[in-house]
Amino acid sequence: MTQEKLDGVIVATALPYAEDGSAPAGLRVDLDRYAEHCRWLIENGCRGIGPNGSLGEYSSLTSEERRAVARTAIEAVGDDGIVVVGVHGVGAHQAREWAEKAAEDGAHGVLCLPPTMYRANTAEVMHHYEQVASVGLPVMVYNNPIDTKVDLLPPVVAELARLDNVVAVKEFSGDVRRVLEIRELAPALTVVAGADDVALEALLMGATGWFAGFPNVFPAESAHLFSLAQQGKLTEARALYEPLVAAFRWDSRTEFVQAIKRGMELVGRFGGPCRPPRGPLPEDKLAALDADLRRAIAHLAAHPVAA
Ligand SMILES: N[C@@H](CC=O)C(=O)O
Repeated sequence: MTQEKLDGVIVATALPYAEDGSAPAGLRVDLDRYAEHCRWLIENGCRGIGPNGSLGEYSSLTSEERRAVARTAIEAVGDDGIVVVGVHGVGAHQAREWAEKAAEDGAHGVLCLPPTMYRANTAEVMHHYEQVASVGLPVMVYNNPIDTKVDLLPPVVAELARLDNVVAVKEFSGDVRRVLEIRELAPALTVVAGADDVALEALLMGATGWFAGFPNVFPAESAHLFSLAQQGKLTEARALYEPLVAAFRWDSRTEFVQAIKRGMELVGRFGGPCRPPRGPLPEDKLAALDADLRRAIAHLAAHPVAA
């Protein structure tokens, strides 16, 4: 397979469930609906699909379910885009095994968090990524200090970039000054905006990808925003982006999975419930979320992007 660049709009996909008493927590992963969602995202201008991220509730899945989700995305996308599979694991051994499965299944790349259970030091982080990169697929490092407690600062990212097969970083710290710093320290690395609420800022500072949650809700608009930013059309990009940011901020909050599924429902897609430990949002949170989502939806209805 030709090696594809891990850039453009890549959607950290949400996962649909169907009620099923025999499945864990009474919720069966609905692979047919998931395949349809992956295809809809690609048809609406997104370049790639990211199954088994935290938005995809990978930690609530059985191993069989997790592999089936990755395979479903790969099959659904076919030759029309790229699939970057989440291979997060508590340790290097698990992450490497998931990367091996992703390679067997035909993924274009893998997204990998540092060790997830404790504050690993730099040598341990290096070992973790050496193991994953040794599988041979292009690796996107995932800096998500909110989820992992390990903050991969730009000098560490640059050190990781020296490993064979480490080609990109999804930067989710929210500190956009890092985009330029990483580009300075590791010019060959693809920097990807990892959080929706600083996506435009990161793209303007040289990120060439956007890999996050809200493109599940607004794929065509996200693809259009990405294109405006890449063309340097700042006035148009800001006019599209700024009214969406209040909604986009939910992507960086604890309730991001419920928030994005709710957004999908408000635009007429299926969102549905989450597997435990995530439960329904309390009423006050839901009301605040709905207000932000409805403002974003109204803005886009008043300013539709060309198909
Ligand atoms: N943190 C999420 C994506 C958010 O933007 C994930 O990794 O799935």
